Amino acid sequence: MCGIVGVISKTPVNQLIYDALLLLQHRGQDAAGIVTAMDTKFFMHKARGMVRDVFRTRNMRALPGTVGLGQVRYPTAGNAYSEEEAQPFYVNAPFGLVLVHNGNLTNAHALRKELFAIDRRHLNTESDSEVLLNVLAHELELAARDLPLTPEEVFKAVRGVHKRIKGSYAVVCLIAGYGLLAFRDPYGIRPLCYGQADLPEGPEVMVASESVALEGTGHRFVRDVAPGEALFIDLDGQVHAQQCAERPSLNPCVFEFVYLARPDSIIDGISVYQARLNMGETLAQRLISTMPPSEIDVVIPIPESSRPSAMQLAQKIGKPYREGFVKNRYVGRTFIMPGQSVRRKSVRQKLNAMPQEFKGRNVLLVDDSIVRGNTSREIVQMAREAGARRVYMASAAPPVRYPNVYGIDMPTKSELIAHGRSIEEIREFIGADALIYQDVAAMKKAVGSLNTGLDGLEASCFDGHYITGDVSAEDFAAIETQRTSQGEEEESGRTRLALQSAGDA
Ligand SMILES: O=P(O)(O)OC[C@H]1O[C@H](OP(=O)(O)OP(=O)(O)O)[C@H](O)[C@@H]1O
Ligand SMILES: NC(=O)CC[C@H](N)C(=O)O
Ligand SMILES: [Mg+2]
Repeated sequence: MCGIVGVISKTPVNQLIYDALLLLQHRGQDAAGIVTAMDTKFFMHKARGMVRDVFRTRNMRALPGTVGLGQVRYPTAGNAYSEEEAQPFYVNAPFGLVLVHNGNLTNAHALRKELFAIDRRHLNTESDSEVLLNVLAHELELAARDLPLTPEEVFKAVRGVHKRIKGSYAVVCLIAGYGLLAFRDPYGIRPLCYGQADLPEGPEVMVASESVALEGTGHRFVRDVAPGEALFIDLDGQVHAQQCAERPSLNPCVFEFVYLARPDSIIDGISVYQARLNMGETLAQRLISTMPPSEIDVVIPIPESSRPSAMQLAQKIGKPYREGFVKNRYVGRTFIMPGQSVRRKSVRQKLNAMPQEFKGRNVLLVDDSIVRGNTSREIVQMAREAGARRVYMASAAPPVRYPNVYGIDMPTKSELIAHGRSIEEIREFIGADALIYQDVAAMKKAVGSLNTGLDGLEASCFDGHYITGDVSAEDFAAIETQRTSQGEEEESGRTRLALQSAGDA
């Protein structure tokens, strides 16, 4: 999941975008980038790494201007090792455009050929976001007739984009000399919202993936961008909005609520924290129907994302909630790290067990989700090493059985521990004495009941139903092949880096 932000102000925006990206860091830890604009000139800095590492003072000084955007990347297409695939992406015509994208296109492979052969556009990376930018540039070229460019023409271009691209996308794009365009896919899979601050110099408008980025930078949350809707914010900070999709419907990605988003964000009217509490509540009901709670001495969360669910579950079954694992706060999120071997090693670097919470006890470990099973397998073993008598494991999300093609990095079935395995086989794999999963309907109810205005929830990795309804076998194969070969490159890239640093030492 990437984090994106865009802002139009009357005062310099470099620090503001940096601060917003720090608030969105949990959504992407592989690369970061900012573009600012002064008149029609763009200034860009992007590189691999976390926000704090990518931007030094000298880079920040070189980002002048009162308009800009930024991104933190967690790759789901293309190559995590390529600096060029860090975002924003730039094209010089029409007008000069820079774009940031959160999501994943399912027809990028077909569009790539079409763009070259028919639209005469050249792409230089494997990123689907570069495809998206070029489709937008092409549509804008067609829509813009006489100058100056009008919001109506911008919306026409977005209508064209919706028709051509498939998949999930939340996008912010800077149009040199005109303003900031933001839009969201017609199914509302990926989140996007906007807010405002009233500065003495005039209004400041910020668009961001999560409300926490608005709040944390002093903006009043105005509303979510509707599915299919586009906002065009002109250089005076005036917001123009139009629905650009033919049949929009709101189906936010359920994995945002399970794991991706920060608990203090509100997405599409749903508090992520409350959704996690609710999932803890329904998981407790499931547990009670599976085993007597009297067999459990203590409930222990697997930090960090599972805490609200574990807390609520413990309260519901009347057992103590204890922090048995300490998290090294300097290790990033392991699920969103590219490469299996890095993920595996990181679990032990990240979490350490405190024996006094485990010794001689029957412990129930709670995680928000079990994806590849790396975390739970290591953790169960660590709980045993710390002296636990029996180790039970519960997941606040149902088994992840199907690949995700909408921007969560689990594109291949084979990497998912629950794919083609029974619960009993998974239990055996992770080495737990019992394994309890949330069920799909309960999860959907726990989240969906918090906003009755939803049309549904995008939950394909749990139920195999792909909301856009147009993902062909060829699309699955293209996404899978690309990510598999990239995975291998990532592994060898990591090895290269490890060898280099060993050599440097
Ligand atoms: O089954 P796996 O493939 O191991 O993935 C699942 C784990 O990954 C995530 O944690 P992560 O460390 O990314 O972040 P967190 O600190 O927010 O929980 C998630 O919360 C699970 O703990
Ligand atoms: N997680 C995301 O939103 C990724 C955006 C884009 N697909 C990329 O790989 O860079
Ligand atoms: Mg976790």
